[in-house]
Amino acid sequence: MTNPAIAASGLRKSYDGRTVLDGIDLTVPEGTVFSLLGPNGAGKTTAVKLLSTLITPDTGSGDIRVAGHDLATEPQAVRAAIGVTGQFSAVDGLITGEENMLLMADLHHLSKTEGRRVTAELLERFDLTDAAKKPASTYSGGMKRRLDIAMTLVGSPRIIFLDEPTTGLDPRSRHTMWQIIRELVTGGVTVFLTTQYLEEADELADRIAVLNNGKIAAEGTPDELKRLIPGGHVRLRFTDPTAYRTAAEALHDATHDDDALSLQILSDGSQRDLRTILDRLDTAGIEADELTVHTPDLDDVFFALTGSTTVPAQSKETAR
Ligand SMILES: Nc1ncnc2c1ncn2[C@@H]1O[C@H](COP(=O)(O)OP(=O)(O)OP(=O)(O)O)[C@@H](O)[C@H]1O
Repeated sequence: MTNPAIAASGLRKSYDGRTVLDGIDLTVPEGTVFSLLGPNGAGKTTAVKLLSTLITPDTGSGDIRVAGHDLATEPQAVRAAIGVTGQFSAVDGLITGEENMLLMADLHHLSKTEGRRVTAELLERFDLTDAAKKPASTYSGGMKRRLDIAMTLVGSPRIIFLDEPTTGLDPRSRHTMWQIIRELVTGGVTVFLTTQYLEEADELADRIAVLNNGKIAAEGTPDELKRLIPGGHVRLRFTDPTAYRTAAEALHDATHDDDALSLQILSDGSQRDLRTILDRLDTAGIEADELTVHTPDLDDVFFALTGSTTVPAQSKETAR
């Protein structure tokens, strides 16, 4: 087995005596996406800063290796292997996108010719060629994020830390960013992604760790995490109160919501299960105005594990 891209044991950090990370273990295999999920203030950025050598862990932390290098004794080697795109953009708005890129090429000691080649290639790849000669301050939020990642890639990092890369982006820009992240991984890069969007972790991550109260509350593949909580349900909605009452009598095992005229029935969402529910409605001679199937998703896992109500992700109810 190859060495993991990131292997940290007992990662600890406190600020002013307040523990933010209470000895967490992280292992990220090469060429995968690992997502650290957590509510506001859980310590996601702190973890990124520690692993990218921007701050130092507390004494008592265990071994931390990034790209095979010991963080404590070889920080320069770690820095040479990683790229970090933080919540606060490294883009300088006063100069053009191209100039921002060339500046990065200089910082990485690329020759003039090589710097121009890499800049042109990355601007093209991130769909920024047309805007290359415009000041970055005129770019949209999505363009700035793309430029930020393009700048990170100038040094050809093997591991990239993306700290909430899509916060504040519109759905189209978010999907573009997801595509970029997938392409990076296809190219062999390891991505350490923090996000508050469960849907994002579900889409992209091979493994997810949920951070809560300084500890990893759960870790696994998206499917493993979803299996941690009980199954879903079917919701039937009615507009006619008489139809609702008849349905409630026919489906006596359902949970009733008299105000919303809706019934909720435990279900695994399978075709067979749905057919049984529909047959029971048919027998009673009623038709629901709306039927939705709710399968457990990472929102449910997150709420169950963290008790948080601050996550802005959408509930995944699929109308059928
Ligand atoms: N330099 C600092 N000094 C003191 N406290 C800090 C410092 N940096 C972070 N903290 C505190 O540590 C906690 C974790 O912060 P961190 O930014 O790592 O959380 P986060 O999970 O990234 O949150 P968010 O989703 O809001 O970005 C917060 O309570 C924060 O106020």
